[in-house]
Amino acid sequence: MTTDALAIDDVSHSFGRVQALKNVTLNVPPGRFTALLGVNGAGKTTLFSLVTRLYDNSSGAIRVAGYDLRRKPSQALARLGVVFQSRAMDADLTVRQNLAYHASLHGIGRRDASDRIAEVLGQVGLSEKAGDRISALSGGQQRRAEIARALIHRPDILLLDEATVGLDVKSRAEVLALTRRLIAENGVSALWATHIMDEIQPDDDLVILHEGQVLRRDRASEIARGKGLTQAFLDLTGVAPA
Ligand SMILES: Nc1ncnc2c1ncn2[C@@H]1O[C@H](COP(=O)(O)OP(=O)(O)OP(=O)(O)O)[C@@H](O)[C@H]1O
Repeated sequence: MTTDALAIDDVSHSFGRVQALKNVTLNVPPGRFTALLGVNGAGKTTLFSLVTRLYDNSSGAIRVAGYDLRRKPSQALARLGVVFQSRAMDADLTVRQNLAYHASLHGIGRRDASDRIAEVLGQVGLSEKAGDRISALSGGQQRRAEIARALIHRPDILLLDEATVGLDVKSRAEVLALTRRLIAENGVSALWATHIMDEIQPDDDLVILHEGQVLRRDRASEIARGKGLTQAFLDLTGVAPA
């Protein structure tokens, strides 16, 4: 049996009286693109905050590459690469400086770091931009630099929270294609949180999250069967998707 890149089992989370997540169970198999689809407020960011340990998960279990997040937090987090919704790089530093700083946070030594930086910049197509400040990059290039940052310690799984928000159509398509290519060529897995239906392909694994609950998880083509994804989403949630 293969170990899931990410396994979330019966996880709930409340902010005071607001229950943001209710008994959420989902998994991301190795080498798969799994889309987490939900409208604003569905609970996607809360789920990511639990998986990254920004919030403590007090109920259920979260395992990254088989490591329990509560019992083996450093091993679990070392298998995880995260692209946050908000920008996470220092705009005044160069791409290389940002990546070197992030590599040092992961305990990667200087010589290794320089090899890793070259490797991840090649993977995201930014080798030429290593010496440029983040502030001088386009929105799409900044996102690709953030993906490079998330890859520096060779994680098993990438979490991407609304990674295409604020990008133009062309850059959105590039970031999505890059993520799919990383899965195909590097064997990484991805959990791609989005509210945009167009970003999902029939062969993707799809989790529909609504008001803190998983309403369906299956191959996207199965969920869409006979009616299309938009109608399936509307039938499940009562809300028209983006
Ligand atoms: N820090 C917080 N304090 C109180 N309520 C919160 C907090 N963070 C999120 N919530 C509530 O939890 C629910 C889930 O929010 P969350 O941000 O996880 O959804 P989301 O799917 O990521 O939405 P978006 O796409 O808008 O980021 C919402 O009802 C939200 O108002």
